[in-house]
Amino acid sequence: MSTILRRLPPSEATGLRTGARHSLAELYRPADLVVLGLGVMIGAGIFSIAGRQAASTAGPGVILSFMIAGIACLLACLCYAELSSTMPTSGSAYTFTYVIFGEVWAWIIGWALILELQLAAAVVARAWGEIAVGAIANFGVTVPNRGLVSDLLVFVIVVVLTGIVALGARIGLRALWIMVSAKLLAIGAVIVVGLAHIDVANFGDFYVRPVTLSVAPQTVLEVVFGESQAFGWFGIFAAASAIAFAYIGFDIVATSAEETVNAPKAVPKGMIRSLVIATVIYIAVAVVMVGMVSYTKISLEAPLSSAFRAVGADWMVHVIDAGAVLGLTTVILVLIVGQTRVLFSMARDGLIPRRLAAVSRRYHTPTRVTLVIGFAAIVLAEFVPVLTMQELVVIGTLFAFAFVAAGVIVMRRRMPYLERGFRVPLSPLLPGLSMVATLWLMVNLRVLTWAWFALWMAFGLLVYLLYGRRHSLLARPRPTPDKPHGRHRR
Ligand SMILES: NC(=[NH2+])NCCC[C@H](N)C(=O)O
Repeated sequence: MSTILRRLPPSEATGLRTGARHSLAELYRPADLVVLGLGVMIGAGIFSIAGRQAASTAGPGVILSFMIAGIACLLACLCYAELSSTMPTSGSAYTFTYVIFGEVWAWIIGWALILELQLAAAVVARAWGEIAVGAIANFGVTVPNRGLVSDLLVFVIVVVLTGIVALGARIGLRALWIMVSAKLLAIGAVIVVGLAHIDVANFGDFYVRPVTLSVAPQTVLEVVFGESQAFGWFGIFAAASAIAFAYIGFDIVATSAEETVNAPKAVPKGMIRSLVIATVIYIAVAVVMVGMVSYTKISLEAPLSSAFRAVGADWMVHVIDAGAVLGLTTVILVLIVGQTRVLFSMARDGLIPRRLAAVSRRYHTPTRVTLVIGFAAIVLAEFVPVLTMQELVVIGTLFAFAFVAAGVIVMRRRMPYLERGFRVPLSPLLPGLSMVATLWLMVNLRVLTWAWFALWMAFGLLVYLLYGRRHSLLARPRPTPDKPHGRHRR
């Protein structure tokens, strides 16, 4: 028992340069982190979730759902901000948990993060392929064999992005700035043109009376109550869970802490700013979405485009396509970066093969692990129906949120003396609320999602017991003082 609960000494993870383990080049400044955050947050979610949730679950009240999800994510973001200001390492929630709760919990969180990031990269790559083909078709070009073309596009985009990540953060960063600016321009156009076409009558029945659905209960909460409901206050709150997919991504900013100049101050700033900006943008898009067409007439296929068509602004379809293609490109890019950083940290600690932590001398990036991730993303996106697995991404993320919030509370008690570049106000109240909000979002996920997640976790535990527990660096005898400490650069 004591071995699996051994904790990483705080000295290995805290301080400006994360102790002796620091091995990646520092390059990000606060503005870069905002771009990184917006790059990964604003993606598939913004173009489809508002419309779908309005039509199926919340009505025009979806605007409130976006606010609720935004608040829940902001609470989680504050907790991430505090811990990453104390432990600015690329492992993010995984490393926090290692220091605070011990190895087996860290492994569990790491395993959840792997699910989140690797699967999300595949999900978004797949969605990118479909949207790219649709964008071509929207120009009136008939695409023969759409499935094959989209398969091919998915392959190309993942190969290109993996290459960019492997070659070094600097190239990626410049490309990211350009693409994020372009996507923000497209979204700006959606908001401005959309506002001009709003018909206030569409907000008319802002509160839609609850209806009981005749389908079998699916979410944990529905199963507990024995029936499924939509609309009404319950619908507004329940839609927040689906909307969480659009918000997640700010957590990935924390994985860049080790490469950030003055991370204890810069990471909290970058993370919180990007989330606040995304929240404002999302709410604006939601207002436009339900303001242009009645929620009863929203097309589930392409909600935003069809709304613009309905008001006669057909040309906006191309703007949306361009925004979506660029938008999803940056999401995949940052997801791959985040995933490399988490795996790199786990490899550095010995919980997965240490060879994966090798940093290329030439490019200063963990090249080997990057290639592994790119390959896995291609296999998943091409051969697994990942588009149906979006909720698994969300559950993996929320699971980590819960641990991070709990971690803030425990860390304040156990290690009050550690230097914190940022403190969650009103602790333990706000971290406590963050846990409650996260739990709410989680019980609105499907039982099936929970079952798959449990399976994934059981498999992960087995891997840990067979490999990580014995290969962990903490399992080795402490180095004798006269020998050089073996944890520096590799
Ligand atoms: N942390 C994550 N797993 N992010 C997935 C990114 C999803 C992104 N928010 C989108 O709307 O497309």
